[in-house]
Amino acid sequence: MSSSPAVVMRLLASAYTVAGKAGAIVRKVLHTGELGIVEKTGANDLQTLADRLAQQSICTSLAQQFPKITIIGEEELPSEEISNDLIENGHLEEILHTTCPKEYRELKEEELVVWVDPLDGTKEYTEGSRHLRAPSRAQTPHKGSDAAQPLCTFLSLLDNVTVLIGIAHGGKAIAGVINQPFYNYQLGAGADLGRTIWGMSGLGAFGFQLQEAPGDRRVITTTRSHSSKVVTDCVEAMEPHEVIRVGGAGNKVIQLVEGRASAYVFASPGCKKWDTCAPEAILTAVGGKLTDMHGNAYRYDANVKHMNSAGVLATLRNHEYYISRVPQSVLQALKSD
Ligand SMILES: Nc1ncnc2c1ncn2[C@@H]1O[C@H](COP(=O)(O)O)[C@@H](O)[C@H]1OP(=O)(O)O
Ligand SMILES: [Mg+2]
Ligand SMILES: [Mg+2]
Ligand SMILES: [Mg+2]
Repeated sequence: MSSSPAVVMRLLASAYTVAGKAGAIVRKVLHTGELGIVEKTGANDLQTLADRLAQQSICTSLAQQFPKITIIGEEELPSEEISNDLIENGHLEEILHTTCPKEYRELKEEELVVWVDPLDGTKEYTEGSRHLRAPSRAQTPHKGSDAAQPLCTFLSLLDNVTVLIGIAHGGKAIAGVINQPFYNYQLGAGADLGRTIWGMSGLGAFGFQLQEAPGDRRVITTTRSHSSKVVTDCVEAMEPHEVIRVGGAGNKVIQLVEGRASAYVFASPGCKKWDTCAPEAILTAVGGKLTDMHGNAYRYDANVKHMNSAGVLATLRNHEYYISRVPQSVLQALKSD
């Protein structure tokens, strides 16, 4: 019996291609050099032209094809006609032809909630771009500690950037797409940049090589630009062998599934549902877990509070160990919803 693909598979197949288009927009804005940076709540909460254009591209493209889904994007933007060249109508055939897990086959468009982070790691995007554009860094060193650092340090900041499209049903993150626009930046000028990772609960995750971090070492990945005493105290309480400080929620979950970190620990409010929906879907599709610092799951219904107030703890394995190490002071500071 042949039947048309399930709605959620059509949505995921489109989200894959739409995320790729958004990644191309993120690269293009960087190359034009005019980032149009706006401070939202402060210097560590920025919005750029790339955030704005990528969100318009993603939300309008998906809404045209799936008019009944609820789409929630990070950026507050005026609703206006957008240029046709931002619209993406394509989809990945491979996803369309993948058999949908039985429990999701009958889902209706109006039951699905899509969480969109058009550019995750905006702070790192702006810093990476600033240093890329600085003329002849070698001859005219910047003031402060930047001067001593090689250019690759700043290029690697761009690798923290991702585009996140998460699909939720019944409050759960069931599928997601992560595009990493500057993946392969090490290959230099002319390289084909970017990759797209996708996953679905019951199917697995694709577009990368799943690897476990070494079992005998605790490598903690945490924030680079939104730290605080509570954040660092909590990391220290895990007795890590190594701490990695990088930007982006999507980027840190990629580190978990590629075996470069054993736990993502962020004992702070600051991450929102659009930061965690797609990463959580991909992580859980390969057997991992993402919770607040108490070990409670977040919900992704259309009407939930956006802020992940009780922090983020994500692992591929041994979640209980990390939960058991969270200090009482952190649990008191970050109450579950
Ligand atoms: N205090 C904060 N204010 C604004 N955004 C935050 C804050 N903390 C975390 N985020 C969002 O969560 C992501 C992961 O946090 P971090 O990079 O600090 O580990 C950030 O890139 C940012 O997403 P975005 O760049 O999409 O605004
Ligand atoms: Mg932001
Ligand atoms: Mg984000
Ligand atoms: Mg963002």
